[in-house]
Amino acid sequence: MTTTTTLTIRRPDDWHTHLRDKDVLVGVAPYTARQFARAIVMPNLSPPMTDVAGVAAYRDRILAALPAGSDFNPLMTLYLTDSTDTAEVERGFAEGVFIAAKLYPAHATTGSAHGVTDIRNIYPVLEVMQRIGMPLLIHGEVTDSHVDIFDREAVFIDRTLTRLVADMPELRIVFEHITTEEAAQFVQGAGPNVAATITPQHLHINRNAMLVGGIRPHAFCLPVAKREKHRLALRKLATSNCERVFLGTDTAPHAKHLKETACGCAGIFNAPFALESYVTVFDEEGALDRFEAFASLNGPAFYRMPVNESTITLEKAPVEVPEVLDCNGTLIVPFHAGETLAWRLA
Ligand SMILES: NC(=O)N[C@@H](CC(=O)O)C(=O)O
Ligand SMILES: [Zn+2]
Ligand SMILES: [Zn+2]
Repeated sequence: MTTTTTLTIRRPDDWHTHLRDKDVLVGVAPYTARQFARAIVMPNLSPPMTDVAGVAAYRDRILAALPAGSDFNPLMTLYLTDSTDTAEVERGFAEGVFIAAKLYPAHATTGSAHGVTDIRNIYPVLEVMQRIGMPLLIHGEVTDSHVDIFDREAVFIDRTLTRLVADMPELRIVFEHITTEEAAQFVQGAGPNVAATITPQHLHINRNAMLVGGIRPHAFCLPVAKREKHRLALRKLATSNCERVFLGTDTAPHAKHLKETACGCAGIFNAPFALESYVTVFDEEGALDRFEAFASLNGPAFYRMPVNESTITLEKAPVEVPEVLDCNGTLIVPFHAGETLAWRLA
């Protein structure tokens, strides 16, 4: 008789998700809702979600896009710009419409054209957020054209983040989708108000995945995957039991034809097999006992929310990832396309 290795944990949440809008939203939201109880939904739509009414209406569109009977809870965020109004931030947070605000340095990534041009422009907003305990979520890369794209996260730590944390020690910050050893060290050494999310792709791939044997647009996301030593540092941090580090997939769907082109979009669609992908890493690292904290406990603790009561079970059995998925009419290539993962959602 053979026995299957299984892992039962509290139902996880995804603390960094792009659900998009309209037809694509209907195509991709069920993948996230199938795996996660809640997700922090990013506001980088076109146009971006910059006010209370817009965010509330977007939340309704997400709920309408879910399969019948789904109890998935989208946690909404506000997109910060140079002209964000402090009163709007305070009102939306007090009303529970959004639970965090997102800082995109202008032109750092997909959908960031309306982002912040200089962090000092939003210091009044950040002071309000610090006072009311509202988390600031950061895409942490500088956009200076003189800085090499592989250094943009590390330079952001030196030029912006270190100063911000010193200026606003009580501000609750999530350093999103970290990709470097420098970021891992920064988070590990930070106080209780600084947390980080880590994506599955940055635990699985280094920059060779993008460039060896031909250019591979489906391995391209921002911040871009770095060299191997950074991937190893992230795997160490994710499995280290640091309670300020948690799951955030950064699932970022783009149509296949918009990635397979001369100027392809940044973003990896990892929602369909996200838990399978993460748990494989924890298994490889001999850290299955630490997976529940990363996936289901640390995020709620940082966001000051209850943990989920229900559970999910993962089992060590192969699952094949399709080459492409038809997401309500849009073809999208998932992370791990064509591979067989060693774990599946039971
Ligand atoms: N991660 C990405 O490469 N892309 C994200 C934006 C982001 O999270 O930076 C997207 O919205 O497509
Ligand atoms: Zn980002
Ligand atoms: Zn993102």
